[in-house]
Amino acid sequence: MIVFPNAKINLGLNITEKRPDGYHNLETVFYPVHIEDALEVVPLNDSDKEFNLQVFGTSIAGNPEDNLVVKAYYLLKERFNLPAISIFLQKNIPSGAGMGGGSSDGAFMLKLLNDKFSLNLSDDELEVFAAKLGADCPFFIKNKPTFATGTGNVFLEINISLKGLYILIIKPEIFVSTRDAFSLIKPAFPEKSIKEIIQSPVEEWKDNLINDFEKSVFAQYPEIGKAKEKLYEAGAIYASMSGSGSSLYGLFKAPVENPELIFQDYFIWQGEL
Ligand SMILES: C[C@](O)(CO)[C@H](O)COP(=O)(O)OP(=O)(O)OC[C@H]1O[C@@H](n2ccc(N)nc2=O)[C@H](O)[C@@H]1O
Ligand SMILES: Nc1ncnc2c1ncn2[C@@H]1O[C@H](COP(=O)(O)OP(=O)(O)OP(=O)(O)O)[C@@H](O)[C@H]1O
Repeated sequence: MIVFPNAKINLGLNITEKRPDGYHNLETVFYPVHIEDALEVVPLNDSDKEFNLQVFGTSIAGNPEDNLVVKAYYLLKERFNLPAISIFLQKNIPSGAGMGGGSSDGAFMLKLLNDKFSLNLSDDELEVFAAKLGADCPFFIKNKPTFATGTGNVFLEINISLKGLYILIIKPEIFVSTRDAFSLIKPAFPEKSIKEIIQSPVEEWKDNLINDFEKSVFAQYPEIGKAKEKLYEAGAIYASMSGSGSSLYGLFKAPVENPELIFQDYFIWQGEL
């Protein structure tokens, strides 16, 4: 069985409170974008191992046991009698980019195992398992545009569509640690909730729909702030960093010509929403 975990961008991101458990409460809109990994699971026979993992494409730091697809397998194995499996993962989503690549893989693995072995877990039950994998994972279970609060695991479906717009996603060769990015933020509730701002036309989002990480991340890595300005110079209606970075995206009425000439040596992906 094969599935295609997609990435996400954040439309606005306000860090509202520091929690006793060290995590932060936030408000954001998660929006799926179809840069996709590929994930396949087949039975592992003739082996004394419980799992085998083969990763293709972008390499992932850490041991196989640290990979979120393996953590998802063991999470379900604690409750269900799962057979040994062979996992094939093709990585196309840039890692450590603020695009939820690893988080998506983990969530899609939960859904794949649920279907493949008929575990009959509901989406709500899968979201509880996903929250144990990481803050960005629960969103990928239903995988629809949604307003999120809490640590990113409390959802309110919203009616928003960016259909017809083009998105240009760029990522410089800069790794931003999510943990460090959070530690530099002074949490505060926004004057106006993203939930309201997002209902206004995209043309009104610039300077209103804010990602709270940008101030400290741009101060630490000025190149990322400059890349955002270049997105506007290229004609973006709205541009922002996604998550804790370092990826950025711009929304356009038409595809950008030759973005590789503007953003040399960057990861670049462009598509219609
Ligand atoms: C910034 C976002 O990408 C917005 O979508 C997410 O909140 C980050 O989600 P994520 O990368 O899945 O984060 P995790 O891997 O769960 O956590 C990494 C680290 O980020 C910090 N963290 C994460 C999420 C959150 N709501 N509060 C936090 O303080 C914690 O120090 C945590 O140890
Ligand atoms: N399947 C995987 N794909 C990518 N990274 C993985 C995976 N499994 C574990 N990781 C680890 O998780 C870290 C963060 O992964 P992920 O891609 O979710 O973060 P991100 O791109 O910063 O997105 P966000 O910050 O929005 O969650 C990576 O640096 C990597 O070490």
